[in-house]
Amino acid sequence: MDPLVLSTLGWKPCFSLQLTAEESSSLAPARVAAHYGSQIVLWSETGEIALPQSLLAACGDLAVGDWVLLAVDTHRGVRRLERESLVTRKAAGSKAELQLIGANIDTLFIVSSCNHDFNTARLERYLAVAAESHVNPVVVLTKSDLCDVPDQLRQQAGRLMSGLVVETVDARDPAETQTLAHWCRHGQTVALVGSSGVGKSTLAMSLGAGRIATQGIREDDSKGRHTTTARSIHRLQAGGLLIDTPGMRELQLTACEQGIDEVFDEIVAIATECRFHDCAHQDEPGCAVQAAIESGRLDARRLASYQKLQSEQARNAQSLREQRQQSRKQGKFYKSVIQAKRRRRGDRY
Ligand SMILES: Nc1nc2c(ncn2[C@@H]2O[C@H](COP(=O)(O)OP(=O)(O)OP(=O)(O)O)[C@@H](O)[C@H]2O)c(=O)[nH]1
Ligand SMILES: [Zn+2]
Repeated sequence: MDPLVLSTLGWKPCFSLQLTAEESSSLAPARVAAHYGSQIVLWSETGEIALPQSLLAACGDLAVGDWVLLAVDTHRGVRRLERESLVTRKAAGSKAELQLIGANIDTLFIVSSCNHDFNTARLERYLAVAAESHVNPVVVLTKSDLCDVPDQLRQQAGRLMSGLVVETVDARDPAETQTLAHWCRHGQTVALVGSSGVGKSTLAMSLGAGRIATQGIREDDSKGRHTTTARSIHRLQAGGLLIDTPGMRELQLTACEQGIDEVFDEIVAIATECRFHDCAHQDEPGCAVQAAIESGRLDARRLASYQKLQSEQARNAQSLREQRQQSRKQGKFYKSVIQAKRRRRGDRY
Protein backbone atom coordinates (compact mmCIF):
# COMPACT_ATOMS: atom_id res chain seq x y z
CA MET A 1 0.00 0.00 0.00
CA ASP A 2 1.42 3.35 -1.03
CA PRO A 3 -0.25 6.22 0.87
CA LEU A 4 1.25 8.73 -1.56
CA VAL A 5 -0.52 7.21 -4.55
CA LEU A 6 -3.69 6.64 -2.53
CA SER A 7 -3.75 10.28 -1.42
CA THR A 8 -4.47 11.28 -5.02
CA LEU A 9 -7.73 9.36 -4.48
CA GLY A 10 -8.48 11.18 -1.24
CA TRP A 11 -6.88 8.72 1.20
CA LYS A 12 -6.15 10.30 4.58
CA PRO A 13 -4.33 9.32 7.78
CA CYS A 14 -7.71 8.81 9.48
CA PHE A 15 -8.27 5.83 7.14
CA SER A 16 -4.79 4.38 7.73
CA LEU A 17 -5.54 4.47 11.46
CA GLN A 18 -8.49 2.14 10.93
CA LEU A 19 -6.33 -0.67 9.53
CA THR A 20 -4.75 -3.45 11.53
CA ALA A 21 -1.13 -4.32 10.67
CA GLU A 22 -2.34 -7.47 8.95
CA GLU A 23 -4.93 -5.59 6.90
CA SER A 24 -2.35 -3.04 5.73
CA SER A 25 -0.11 -5.78 4.43
CA SER A 26 -2.67 -8.12 2.94
CA LEU A 27 -5.61 -5.99 1.72
CA ALA A 28 -5.88 -3.22 -0.85
CA PRO A 29 -7.91 -0.06 -0.18
CA ALA A 30 -10.15 1.05 -3.04
CA ARG A 31 -12.56 3.96 -3.41
CA VAL A 32 -16.05 3.73 -4.88
CA ALA A 33 -15.96 5.88 -8.02
CA ALA A 34 -19.38 4.98 -9.38
CA HIS A 35 -22.30 2.86 -8.26
CA TYR A 36 -24.63 1.42 -10.88
CA GLY A 37 -26.64 -0.94 -8.68
CA SER A 38 -25.43 -4.26 -10.00
CA GLN A 39 -21.96 -3.00 -10.74
CA ILE A 40 -19.56 -0.89 -8.70
CA VAL A 41 -16.53 0.88 -10.13
CA LEU A 42 -13.58 1.32 -7.79
CA TRP A 43 -10.32 3.22 -7.96
CA SER A 44 -7.25 1.76 -6.30
CA GLU A 45 -3.48 2.10 -6.46
CA THR A 46 -3.42 -0.24 -9.41
CA GLY A 47 -6.09 1.55 -11.42
CA GLU A 48 -9.79 1.16 -12.06
CA ILE A 49 -11.82 -2.01 -11.58
CA ALA A 50 -15.51 -2.73 -12.09
CA LEU A 51 -16.86 -5.40 -9.74
CA PRO A 52 -20.26 -7.02 -9.43
CA GLN A 53 -22.02 -5.81 -6.32
CA SER A 54 -22.24 -9.38 -5.01
CA LEU A 55 -18.47 -9.43 -4.56
CA LEU A 56 -18.77 -6.43 -2.24
CA ALA A 57 -21.70 -7.75 -0.21
CA ALA A 58 -19.64 -7.88 3.00
CA CYS A 59 -19.14 -4.10 2.77
CA GLY A 60 -22.86 -3.33 3.18
CA ASP A 61 -24.54 -0.38 1.48
CA LEU A 62 -21.98 1.69 -0.38
CA ALA A 63 -21.99 5.30 -1.57
CA VAL A 64 -19.79 6.99 -4.13
CA GLY A 65 -16.69 8.12 -2.22
CA ASP A 66 -16.65 5.19 0.22
CA TRP A 67 -13.41 3.36 0.97
CA VAL A 68 -13.41 -0.45 1.07
CA LEU A 69 -10.73 -3.06 1.67
CA LEU A 70 -10.35 -5.70 -1.04
CA ALA A 71 -8.64 -9.07 -1.00
CA VAL A 72 -5.69 -8.58 -3.35
CA ASP A 73 -6.11 -11.84 -5.30
CA THR A 74 -9.89 -12.26 -5.59
CA HIS A 75 -10.95 -8.56 -5.26
CA ARG A 76 -13.59 -9.70 -2.79
CA GLY A 77 -14.68 -6.82 -0.53
CA VAL A 78 -13.73 -7.47 3.09
CA ARG A 79 -15.12 -4.39 4.82
CA ARG A 80 -15.96 -0.74 4.41
CA LEU A 81 -13.93 1.82 6.34
CA GLU A 82 -15.66 4.21 8.75
CA ARG A 83 -16.78 7.32 6.89
CA GLU A 84 -15.59 10.81 7.72
CA SER A 85 -18.76 12.26 6.27
CA LEU A 86 -21.90 10.98 4.61
CA VAL A 87 -24.51 12.87 2.61
CA THR A 88 -27.90 11.14 2.52
CA ARG A 89 -31.29 12.10 1.22
CA LYS A 90 -34.84 10.91 1.36
CA ALA A 91 -35.64 9.05 -1.85
CA ALA A 92 -37.57 11.13 -4.34
CA GLY A 93 -41.34 10.70 -4.47
CA SER A 94 -43.43 9.13 -1.75
CA LYS A 95 -41.01 6.31 -0.97
CA ALA A 96 -39.67 6.98 2.50
CA GLU A 97 -36.22 5.52 2.02
CA LEU A 98 -32.86 6.91 2.90
CA GLN A 99 -30.42 7.02 -0.01
CA LEU A 100 -26.68 7.27 0.42
CA ILE A 101 -25.49 10.04 -1.89
CA GLY A 102 -21.81 10.62 -1.25
CA ALA A 103 -19.24 9.66 1.36
CA ASN A 104 -15.98 11.14 2.60
CA ILE A 105 -16.64 14.55 1.08
CA ASP A 106 -14.50 17.32 2.54
CA THR A 107 -16.24 20.37 1.10
CA LEU A 108 -19.76 20.93 -0.16
CA PHE A 109 -19.99 23.81 -2.61
CA ILE A 110 -23.49 25.16 -2.14
CA VAL A 111 -24.13 26.84 -5.46
CA SER A 112 -26.66 29.59 -5.97
CA SER A 113 -26.69 32.34 -8.53
CA CYS A 114 -26.62 36.05 -7.83
CA ASN A 115 -29.81 36.59 -9.82
CA HIS A 116 -33.28 35.19 -9.19
CA ASP A 117 -32.09 31.90 -7.63
CA PHE A 118 -30.64 33.75 -4.64
CA ASN A 119 -32.77 32.62 -1.73
CA THR A 120 -31.60 32.61 1.86
CA ALA A 121 -34.05 29.87 2.98
CA ARG A 122 -32.69 27.56 0.28
CA LEU A 123 -29.14 28.26 1.37
CA GLU A 124 -30.08 27.54 4.99
CA ARG A 125 -31.57 24.22 3.96
CA TYR A 126 -28.35 23.13 2.22
CA LEU A 127 -26.27 24.41 5.12
CA ALA A 128 -28.28 22.19 7.48
CA VAL A 129 -27.63 19.18 5.24
CA ALA A 130 -23.89 19.98 5.19
CA ALA A 131 -23.74 20.36 8.97
CA GLU A 132 -25.64 17.13 9.52
CA SER A 133 -23.38 15.27 7.07
CA HIS A 134 -20.17 16.59 8.72
CA VAL A 135 -19.10 18.29 5.50
CA ASN A 136 -17.55 21.76 5.43
CA PRO A 137 -19.87 24.13 3.49
CA VAL A 138 -18.71 26.88 1.13
CA VAL A 139 -21.39 29.01 -0.52
CA VAL A 140 -20.56 29.82 -4.15
CA LEU A 141 -22.63 32.61 -5.69
CA THR A 142 -22.36 32.33 -9.47
CA LYS A 143 -23.32 34.81 -12.19
CA SER A 144 -21.70 37.70 -10.33
CA ASP A 145 -21.28 39.27 -13.79
CA LEU A 146 -25.07 39.52 -14.12
CA CYS A 147 -25.59 41.25 -10.78
CA ASP A 148 -25.00 44.87 -9.72
CA VAL A 149 -24.61 44.10 -6.04
CA PRO A 150 -22.75 40.77 -5.67
CA ASP A 151 -20.95 41.94 -2.52
CA GLN A 152 -24.24 42.76 -0.87
CA LEU A 153 -25.47 39.22 -1.53
CA ARG A 154 -22.18 37.79 -0.33
CA GLN A 155 -22.58 39.62 2.98
CA GLN A 156 -26.21 38.56 3.27
CA ALA A 157 -25.26 34.90 2.74
CA GLY A 158 -22.31 35.19 5.13
CA ARG A 159 -24.68 36.05 7.96
CA LEU A 160 -26.58 32.75 7.63
CA MET A 161 -24.14 30.72 9.72
CA SER A 162 -21.23 31.65 11.93
CA GLY A 163 -17.87 31.34 10.18
CA LEU A 164 -19.45 30.69 6.79
CA VAL A 165 -17.25 31.31 3.73
CA VAL A 166 -19.00 32.81 0.69
CA GLU A 167 -17.39 33.36 -2.72
CA THR A 168 -18.87 35.20 -5.70
CA VAL A 169 -17.72 34.14 -9.18
CA ASP A 170 -18.43 34.23 -12.86
CA ALA A 171 -18.51 30.44 -13.10
CA ARG A 172 -17.52 30.52 -16.78
CA ASP A 173 -14.16 32.08 -16.01
CA PRO A 174 -11.47 29.67 -14.73
CA ALA A 175 -9.42 32.66 -13.53
CA GLU A 176 -12.25 33.65 -11.20
CA THR A 177 -12.95 30.13 -9.96
CA GLN A 178 -9.31 30.01 -8.81
CA THR A 179 -10.66 31.37 -5.52
CA LEU A 180 -12.08 27.86 -4.98
CA ALA A 181 -8.79 26.05 -5.73
CA HIS A 182 -7.90 25.84 -2.05
CA TRP A 183 -10.74 23.38 -1.42
CA CYS A 184 -9.98 21.43 -4.60
CA ARG A 185 -6.33 20.67 -3.95
CA HIS A 186 -4.63 17.27 -3.94
CA GLY A 187 -6.26 14.82 -1.52
CA GLN A 188 -9.48 16.81 -1.19
CA THR A 189 -12.94 15.67 -2.25
CA VAL A 190 -15.64 18.21 -3.08
CA ALA A 191 -19.26 18.03 -4.23
CA LEU A 192 -21.69 20.54 -5.72
CA VAL A 193 -25.32 21.09 -4.75
CA GLY A 194 -27.77 23.68 -5.95
CA SER A 195 -30.84 24.19 -8.11
CA SER A 196 -30.94 23.48 -11.81
CA GLY A 197 -29.37 26.15 -13.97
CA VAL A 198 -27.32 27.91 -11.29
CA GLY A 199 -24.06 26.91 -13.00
CA LYS A 200 -22.88 23.67 -11.36
CA SER A 201 -21.73 22.08 -14.63
CA THR A 202 -20.16 25.35 -15.74
CA LEU A 203 -18.30 25.57 -12.45
CA ALA A 204 -17.17 21.94 -12.66
CA MET A 205 -15.80 22.62 -16.12
CA SER A 206 -13.93 25.74 -14.99
CA LEU A 207 -12.43 23.74 -12.13
CA GLY A 208 -11.07 21.34 -14.73
CA ALA A 209 -13.51 18.45 -14.32
CA GLY A 210 -14.82 18.75 -17.86
CA ARG A 211 -11.49 18.49 -19.49
CA ILE A 212 -10.13 15.51 -17.59
CA ALA A 213 -13.33 13.64 -16.85
CA THR A 214 -12.86 9.94 -17.56
CA GLN A 215 -14.93 8.07 -20.08
CA GLY A 216 -18.30 6.61 -19.20
CA ILE A 217 -18.37 2.84 -18.77
CA ARG A 218 -20.32 0.45 -20.91
CA GLU A 219 -22.81 -1.82 -19.20
CA ASP A 220 -25.53 -4.17 -20.32
CA ASP A 221 -28.96 -2.79 -19.62
CA SER A 222 -31.91 -5.02 -18.78
CA LYS A 223 -32.58 -5.62 -22.48
CA GLY A 224 -29.01 -6.73 -23.14
CA ARG A 225 -28.06 -3.51 -24.93
CA HIS A 226 -24.87 -1.66 -24.18
CA THR A 227 -25.39 1.68 -22.51
CA THR A 228 -22.82 4.23 -21.47
CA THR A 229 -23.15 5.69 -18.02
CA ALA A 230 -21.40 8.83 -16.91
CA ARG A 231 -18.77 8.81 -14.20
CA SER A 232 -19.58 10.01 -10.72
CA ILE A 233 -16.12 11.15 -9.62
CA HIS A 234 -13.97 13.54 -11.63
CA ARG A 235 -10.43 14.71 -11.20
CA LEU A 236 -9.97 18.45 -10.80
CA GLN A 237 -7.16 20.55 -12.15
CA ALA A 238 -6.00 21.54 -8.66
CA GLY A 239 -5.46 17.83 -7.85
CA GLY A 240 -8.63 17.05 -5.88
CA LEU A 241 -11.73 15.06 -6.77
CA LEU A 242 -15.29 16.13 -7.51
CA ILE A 243 -18.26 13.90 -6.74
CA ASP A 244 -21.11 14.66 -9.10
CA THR A 245 -24.09 12.31 -9.00
CA PRO A 246 -27.70 12.96 -9.93
CA GLY A 247 -28.67 12.32 -6.28
CA MET A 248 -26.34 15.07 -5.16
CA ARG A 249 -28.17 17.43 -7.44
CA GLU A 250 -31.56 16.65 -5.92
CA LEU A 251 -30.83 16.86 -2.23
CA GLN A 252 -33.66 17.16 0.24
CA LEU A 253 -33.71 17.41 3.98
CA THR A 254 -33.70 14.13 5.86
CA ALA A 255 -33.41 13.65 9.58
CA CYS A 256 -31.08 16.52 10.39
CA GLU A 257 -32.20 18.10 13.61
CA GLN A 258 -28.63 18.66 14.72
CA GLY A 259 -27.58 20.18 11.40
CA ILE A 260 -30.44 22.69 11.60
CA ASP A 261 -29.47 23.64 15.15
CA GLU A 262 -25.90 24.27 14.00
CA VAL A 263 -27.03 26.62 11.24
CA PHE A 264 -29.39 28.49 13.57
CA ASP A 265 -27.12 28.42 16.60
CA GLU A 266 -28.00 32.00 17.58
CA ILE A 267 -31.67 30.99 18.00
CA VAL A 268 -30.69 27.89 19.97
CA ALA A 269 -28.60 30.08 22.28
CA ILE A 270 -31.37 32.67 22.79
CA ALA A 271 -33.93 29.89 23.39
CA THR A 272 -32.00 28.71 26.46
CA GLU A 273 -33.31 31.90 28.12
CA CYS A 274 -37.00 31.13 27.41
CA ARG A 275 -39.02 30.60 30.59
CA PHE A 276 -40.33 27.21 29.47
CA HIS A 277 -37.99 24.45 28.49
CA ASP A 278 -40.31 23.31 25.67
CA CYS A 279 -41.18 26.83 24.49
CA ALA A 280 -42.46 26.89 20.89
CA HIS A 281 -41.46 30.57 20.57
CA GLN A 282 -44.92 31.65 19.55
CA ASP A 283 -46.89 33.48 22.22
CA GLU A 284 -45.66 31.82 25.39
CA PRO A 285 -44.96 34.17 28.29
CA GLY A 286 -41.25 34.75 28.90
CA CYS A 287 -40.20 33.74 25.38
CA ALA A 288 -36.68 35.09 24.87
CA VAL A 289 -36.80 34.43 21.12
CA GLN A 290 -39.88 36.61 20.61
CA ALA A 291 -38.29 39.25 22.84
CA ALA A 292 -35.16 39.15 20.65
CA ILE A 293 -37.30 39.71 17.56
CA GLU A 294 -39.10 42.63 19.20
CA SER A 295 -35.85 44.27 20.21
CA GLY A 296 -34.40 43.81 16.69
CA ARG A 297 -31.68 41.42 17.87
CA LEU A 298 -33.11 38.57 15.80
CA ASP A 299 -34.67 38.68 12.34
CA ALA A 300 -38.24 37.26 12.28
CA ARG A 301 -37.38 35.66 8.93
CA ARG A 302 -34.66 33.57 10.61
CA LEU A 303 -37.13 32.15 13.14
CA ALA A 304 -39.68 31.37 10.42
CA SER A 305 -37.03 29.60 8.33
CA TYR A 306 -35.77 27.66 11.39
CA GLN A 307 -39.26 26.46 12.27
CA LYS A 308 -40.10 25.55 8.68
CA LEU A 309 -36.97 23.42 8.31
CA GLN A 310 -37.54 21.82 11.70
CA SER A 311 -41.05 20.71 10.82
CA GLU A 312 -39.96 19.52 7.38
CA GLN A 313 -37.17 17.40 8.82
CA ALA A 314 -39.46 16.07 11.59
CA ARG A 315 -41.97 14.95 8.94
CA ASN A 316 -39.27 13.22 6.91
CA ALA A 317 -37.71 11.61 9.97
CA GLN A 318 -41.14 10.34 11.03
CA SER A 319 -41.87 8.76 7.64
CA LEU A 320 -38.43 7.13 7.61
CA ARG A 321 -39.07 5.72 11.09
CA GLU A 322 -42.42 4.35 10.01
CA GLN A 323 -40.86 2.80 6.93
CA ARG A 324 -38.18 1.10 9.04
CA GLN A 325 -40.77 -0.24 11.50
CA GLN A 326 -42.83 -1.51 8.61
CA SER A 327 -39.92 -3.39 7.04
CA ARG A 328 -38.89 -4.77 10.44
CA LYS A 329 -42.44 -6.04 10.98
CA GLN A 330 -42.45 -7.54 7.51
CA GLY A 331 -39.06 -9.20 8.15
CA LYS A 332 -40.37 -10.74 11.37
CA PHE A 333 -43.47 -11.96 9.61
CA TYR A 334 -41.47 -13.67 6.81
CA LYS A 335 -39.15 -15.22 9.39
CA SER A 336 -42.08 -16.63 11.36
CA VAL A 337 -43.62 -18.09 8.18
CA ILE A 338 -40.33 -19.79 7.25
CA GLN A 339 -39.88 -21.11 10.77
CA ALA A 340 -43.44 -22.47 10.84
CA LYS A 341 -42.83 -24.21 7.51
CA ARG A 342 -39.63 -25.75 8.79
CA ARG A 343 -41.36 -26.89 11.95
CA ARG A 344 -44.03 -28.54 9.88
CA ARG A 345 -41.36 -30.32 7.84
CA GLY A 346 -39.56 -31.28 11.05
CA ASP A 347 -36.38 -29.43 10.04
CA ARG A 348 -33.90 -28.43 12.69
CA TYR A 349 -33.18 -24.72 12.80
N1 LIG B 1 -23.26 34.93 -17.23
C1 LIG B 1 -23.06 33.79 -16.56
N2 LIG B 1 -23.65 32.67 -17.00
C2 LIG B 1 -23.44 31.53 -16.31
C3 LIG B 1 -22.63 31.49 -15.15
N3 LIG B 1 -22.65 30.21 -14.66
C4 LIG B 1 -23.41 29.49 -15.50
N4 LIG B 1 -23.89 30.27 -16.49
C5 LIG B 1 -24.80 29.85 -17.57
O1 LIG B 1 -26.00 29.36 -16.99
C6 LIG B 1 -26.53 28.28 -17.73
C7 LIG B 1 -26.77 27.07 -16.84
O2 LIG B 1 -25.53 26.61 -16.31
P1 LIG B 1 -25.25 25.08 -15.95
O3 LIG B 1 -23.81 25.00 -15.57
O4 LIG B 1 -25.72 24.18 -17.01
O5 LIG B 1 -26.17 24.90 -14.67
P2 LIG B 1 -26.35 23.58 -13.75
O6 LIG B 1 -26.43 24.07 -12.34
O7 LIG B 1 -25.29 22.60 -14.05
O8 LIG B 1 -27.76 23.05 -14.20
P3 LIG B 1 -28.35 21.53 -14.09
O9 LIG B 1 -27.45 20.64 -14.91
O10 LIG B 1 -29.72 21.65 -14.65
O11 LIG B 1 -28.36 21.19 -12.63
C8 LIG B 1 -25.52 28.02 -18.84
O12 LIG B 1 -25.99 28.65 -20.01
C9 LIG B 1 -24.25 28.70 -18.36
O13 LIG B 1 -23.42 29.16 -19.41
C10 LIG B 1 -22.03 32.71 -14.70
O14 LIG B 1 -21.34 32.78 -13.68
N5 LIG B 1 -22.28 33.81 -15.46
ZN1 LIG C 1 -39.34 30.82 23.37
